[in-house]
Amino acid sequence: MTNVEIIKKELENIKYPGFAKSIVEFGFVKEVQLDGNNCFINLDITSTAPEVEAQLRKEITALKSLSGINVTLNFNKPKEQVQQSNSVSGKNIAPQIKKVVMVSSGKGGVGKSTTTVNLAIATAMQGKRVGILDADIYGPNIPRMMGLNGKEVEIVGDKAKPLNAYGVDVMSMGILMEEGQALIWRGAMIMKAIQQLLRDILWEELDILFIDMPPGTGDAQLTLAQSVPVSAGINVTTPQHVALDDSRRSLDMFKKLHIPVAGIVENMSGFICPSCKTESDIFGMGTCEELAKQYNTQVLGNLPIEPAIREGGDSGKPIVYFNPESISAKRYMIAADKLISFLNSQDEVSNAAIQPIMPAGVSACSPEGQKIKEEHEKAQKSSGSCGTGCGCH
Ligand SMILES: Nc1ncnc2c1ncn2[C@@H]1O[C@H](COP(=O)(O)OP(=O)(O)OP(=O)(O)O)[C@@H](O)[C@H]1O
Repeated sequence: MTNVEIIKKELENIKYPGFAKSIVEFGFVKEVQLDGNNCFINLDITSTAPEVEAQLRKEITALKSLSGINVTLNFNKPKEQVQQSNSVSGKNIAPQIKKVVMVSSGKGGVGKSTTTVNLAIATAMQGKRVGILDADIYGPNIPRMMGLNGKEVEIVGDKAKPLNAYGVDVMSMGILMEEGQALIWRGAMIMKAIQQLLRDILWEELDILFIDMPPGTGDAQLTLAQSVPVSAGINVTTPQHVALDDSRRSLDMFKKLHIPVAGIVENMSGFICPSCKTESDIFGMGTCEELAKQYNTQVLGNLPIEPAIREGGDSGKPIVYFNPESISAKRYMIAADKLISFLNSQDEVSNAAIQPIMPAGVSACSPEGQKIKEEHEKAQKSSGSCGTGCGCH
């Protein structure tokens, strides 16, 4: 005999497509009612993609506790906003930003945020005007790493000013919400959120805006990647072969979206002993060289496991700024130099021409997203560029 509690318990096992968390953990399950043989479940979801709803329908109706029950599922989705000013035919969403660099990883915990912070500061130290947008909405830790936890945001009119640390402008959901209050974002529309973070934040003129992406390569990442014009992608990975498989997915995502790959950062590549400073191989150093070759790109840097990197992250004192003579700081500086050269080599390519830009809340995989891409590709072909299609299926 089933009951609401049993159904809710089983719903906890259903992951939101593209994420490791369940629909219950995200707070997407709003209501479960059981009346005799009829069950009504009300869900808020953040994607307009029909395949996301279809996947959830399939998994929910297959639950053991719902077998033999008439199930009615109601999905509340973000409203699709067709042809906004930032859509393909419209203007760049943040024209004062010259280059957007997306930092991604195939899986969590490989050091994506650490890389973003140190690379951004290294780039600023080389004279560039730099910002970081922390798009890791469900685990925003850039504020802590930049020493900005608890700092107040200044509001000008109806817009917020980014904070600044170590010469880098920073905005993150972690700054806009109270510390430890991630629950506020339950059910929020993450695709729309990222666009608001670009549009409703008073970004100054920037040479480079780094976007720290949520880990993974699901529909959410795909759609985010198409929400802004991206000049370059950076993949962060650890050197173990299992991590490289996830990395390939991330590099494939860039390829599908026509995002030029600036390079791979091999993080936790070897260990530097804090006392004798010798570097020893732990996870297999240098495996990214082969991967880079396969994807016709370069390794931007091999960053060792260095206790000072973690301490710098935890204390908000990034190693590249506070310990510039360390091996890791020097490698970040070289990586920044390589990135700047890459971006300079792409100078003739305008941001908006790089890949289609999806309107808020429209999934790159949805029929509408596909249509937008087709139109974009047609336009690319007529202007002589490759236009091979994003290939998403
Ligand atoms: N090269 C390194 N040496 C030592 N510690 C490191 C190194 N790189 C990252 N770390 C530490 O590993 C932990 C995870 O790093 P980080 O938060 O940057 O990963 P992430 O990929 O952004 O994670 P998430 O998936 O949660 O966004 C942090 O405590 C960080 O300080």
